[in-house]
Amino acid sequence: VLNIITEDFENFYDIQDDLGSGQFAVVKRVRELNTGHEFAAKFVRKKKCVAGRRGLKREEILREADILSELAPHRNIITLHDIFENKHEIILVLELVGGGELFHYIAEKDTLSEEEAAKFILQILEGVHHMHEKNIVHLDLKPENVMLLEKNKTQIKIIDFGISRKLQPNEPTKETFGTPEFVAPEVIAFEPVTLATDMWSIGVITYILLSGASPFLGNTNQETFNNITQVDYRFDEEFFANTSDLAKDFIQQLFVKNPRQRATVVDCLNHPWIKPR
Ligand SMILES: Cc1ccc2c(c1)c1c3c(c(C)cc1n2CCCN)C(=O)NC3=O
Repeated sequence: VLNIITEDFENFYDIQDDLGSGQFAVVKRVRELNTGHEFAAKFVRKKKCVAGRRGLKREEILREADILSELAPHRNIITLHDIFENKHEIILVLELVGGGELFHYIAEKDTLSEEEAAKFILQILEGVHHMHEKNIVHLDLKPENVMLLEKNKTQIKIIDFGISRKLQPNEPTKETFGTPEFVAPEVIAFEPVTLATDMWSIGVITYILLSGASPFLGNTNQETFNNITQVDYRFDEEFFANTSDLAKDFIQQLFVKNPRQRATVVDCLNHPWIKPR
């Protein structure tokens, strides 16, 4: 689908500071030599051999690139600029966002007003709507993967499509796993993931934006998984005393165990708490 450049990455880009790292990838700020533009480069290790535990299979890494290319352009989804490949790694050159994680923005403000939270959730819903229209599911939606485009600006971009999938009708996708705090019950039960799996995560993000607390988080992953499987959460008066019933209803429609009964992204875009007023 895309053309992969096999010449040396450093002939085209200057590598600058680290932006973050994950299990098999490290993200660095880079500057394109002949334009001076800055990007975020995601360096992903390739598995040495089939049996190797470190790194990812080549086609798994390129799946993320294919999905990003299919989704571009959308104002709330990060764009892919270039792909490089060498013996040990594949490098995805991605749009750089300067505003930092929504996660940090909340941390600084502790909680947001319902209007502000609804504006962020509306943008996440618009990006997710674009994905779901193409049968693409993100599977790792969480505040760390929602970035502000610029500091003190409220436009957001969804990043990190590393475990996203294009759902094929007759090919139930099971093996992926997101971040325990944000995964839906079907992921824990290793049942097929669907577009509804992202909707559960949007419920968790909304709950956190409004309260600063995480609805299912336990002291251990096992406790968290039990809370999720039993849909055991509540609107603690300590955090939700001043939260509108509409906001709680929006969240309640997403914390539904049966994925088929869970609100879809279109239901959410039409929910009175969100519908642009
Ligand atoms: C300014 C800044 C700081 C940290 C960044 C990024 C940008 C960033 C970016 C991306 C990814 C996958 C991770 C990123 N990280 C790592 C942490 C993301 N949760 C990305 O795709 N574009 C970014 O700007």
